Amino acid sequence: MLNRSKSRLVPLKIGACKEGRNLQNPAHRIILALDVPDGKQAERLLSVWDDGFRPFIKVGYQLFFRVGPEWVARRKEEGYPVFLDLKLHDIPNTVARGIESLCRLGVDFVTLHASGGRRMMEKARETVEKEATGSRRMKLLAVTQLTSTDQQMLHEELGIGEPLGQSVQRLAVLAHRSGMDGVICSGLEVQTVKKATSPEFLAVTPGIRPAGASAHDQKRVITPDEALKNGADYLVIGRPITQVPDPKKAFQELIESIQ
Ligand SMILES: O=C(O)c1cc(=O)[nH]c(=O)n1[C@@H]1O[C@H](COP(=O)(O)O)[C@@H](O)[C@H]1O
Repeated sequence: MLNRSKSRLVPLKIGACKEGRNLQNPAHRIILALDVPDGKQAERLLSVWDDGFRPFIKVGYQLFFRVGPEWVARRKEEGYPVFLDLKLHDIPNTVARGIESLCRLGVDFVTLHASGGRRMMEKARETVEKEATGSRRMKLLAVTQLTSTDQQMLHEELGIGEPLGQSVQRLAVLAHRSGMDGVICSGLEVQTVKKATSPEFLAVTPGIRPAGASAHDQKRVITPDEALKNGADYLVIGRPITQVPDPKKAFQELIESIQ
């Protein structure tokens, strides 16, 4: 846990949990979205943890398209758990071949859209099984409905008539049956998702905002504390940490809010 006397994060010994992290430590439940323009800025951001702590990092389009796979592989070598957020969505064979290439990077989590359908997800799962080395296997997370989507957008723009919560639940069940390790959903939907699938089915939740913080383009937001109370396994947090003058302090305050 936190060593408050020194007021800094002390890395815990890695526990034996499935994701290779000790989830009793709240710092290990936060996934830091590295939504920054280039590798230098990402490395500068990571360098604020000069005490050996390695946050779980998420690399998305912006950074990945700039730095490429080698940068990601290097972070893995340095000991960072990595979530590669490429939100794959294509025909089953194309996604499976993409997954095959990604398996070589050794990242921990990869995203794909549940709306790509059952066969696409099954082929992705078959591929990670085939490419797994030893007991390590990349985990697949299916995006249900983006946290920037609200009820009105779901109906009017996406043409989906069902209530948003029901749509998230239906896609989570499909993802579970198709062999996914978990879903991306908002912290508001975790209880429904776990009830409809399994308590072990991972719920990874973006749209996290400390009380009073700007929601930006997020629609389904929740505080870190509430998301964890609802059973979220991981909290994905970007701007509330990366876009403030002191990211380390913001991270620390976040941890304290969920102790
Ligand atoms: O797959 C994701 O990570 C994701 C899914 C989703 O539904 N909503 C969502 O915000 N995300 C990602 O989570 C991060 C949230 O960032 P902030 O809104 O800055 O905290 C971004 O990197 C998004 O790409």
